[in-house]
Amino acid sequence: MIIAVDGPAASGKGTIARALARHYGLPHLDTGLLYRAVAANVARLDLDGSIEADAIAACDFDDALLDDPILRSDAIGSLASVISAHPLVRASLLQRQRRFANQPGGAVLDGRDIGTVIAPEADAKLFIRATPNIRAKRRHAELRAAGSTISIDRVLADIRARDLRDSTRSTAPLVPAKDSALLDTSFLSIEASVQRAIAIVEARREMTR
Ligand SMILES: Nc1ncnc2c1ncn2[C@@H]1O[C@H](COP(=O)(O)OP(=O)(O)O)[C@@H](O)[C@H]1O
Ligand SMILES: Nc1ccn([C@@H]2O[C@H](COP(=O)(O)OP(=O)(O)O)[C@@H](O)[C@H]2O)c(=O)n1
Repeated sequence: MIIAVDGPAASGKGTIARALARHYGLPHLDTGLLYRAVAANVARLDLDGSIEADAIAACDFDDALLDDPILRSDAIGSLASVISAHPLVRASLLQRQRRFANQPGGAVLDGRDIGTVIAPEADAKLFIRATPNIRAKRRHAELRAAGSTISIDRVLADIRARDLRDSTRSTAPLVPAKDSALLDTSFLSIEASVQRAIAIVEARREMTR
């Protein structure tokens, strides 16, 4: 079974995707980390992420980079949104994600274009939402816990800029797949949102039985 989980920054898609993977015993891929790794490489090599050729030159990275806490920073998240708008950057990461999705037994992937581009054939597609203010509060708490001194206003501004860039780019924009189920986690606890997500997947499985 392939489960696609998409949504904007700090909507809770990673939390839900990891819980679904545990529940169904499936491997999980956080595809945002791939774009964050390219962004971290752009920063390390002192390249300009807004130039496609520069971003392409940063697409080869060692897998060990995926575990580096630097990837979680707000600055790298914003730069990831810039480099991910380049079609050639997306193309260079495409096969790796498709292979992961199509492994025997299935997988759970979360990102922006899983249900639309990476795995349009997914058995269940969820699009996770929450208001920008609530997402900013969650991300701010997460960044502060990791030692950052960033203000909540800055986090909110970055989230809004990222939402706009991610949803208006021409290649693989952040839009719900037509056959996705929308799940708004704004006023749900983590536990409640995971239960809803499992119920959505079960309903989809029932439909195809
Ligand atoms: N329903 C929820 N209620 C409260 N906090 C949540 C909820 N879902 C996720 N979080 C917290 O919000 C932060 C961002 O969640 P995450 O799943 O990483 O979002 P995303 O993958 O969409 O960026 C994390 O610290 C997570 O624990
Ligand atoms: N499948 C994906 C995943 C991430 N991305 C980009 O990478 C950036 C960082 O993604 P992420 O999922 O790690 O970010 P958060 O939602 O966790 O904040 C996003 O803002 C997108 O621009 C993408 O374009 N496609």
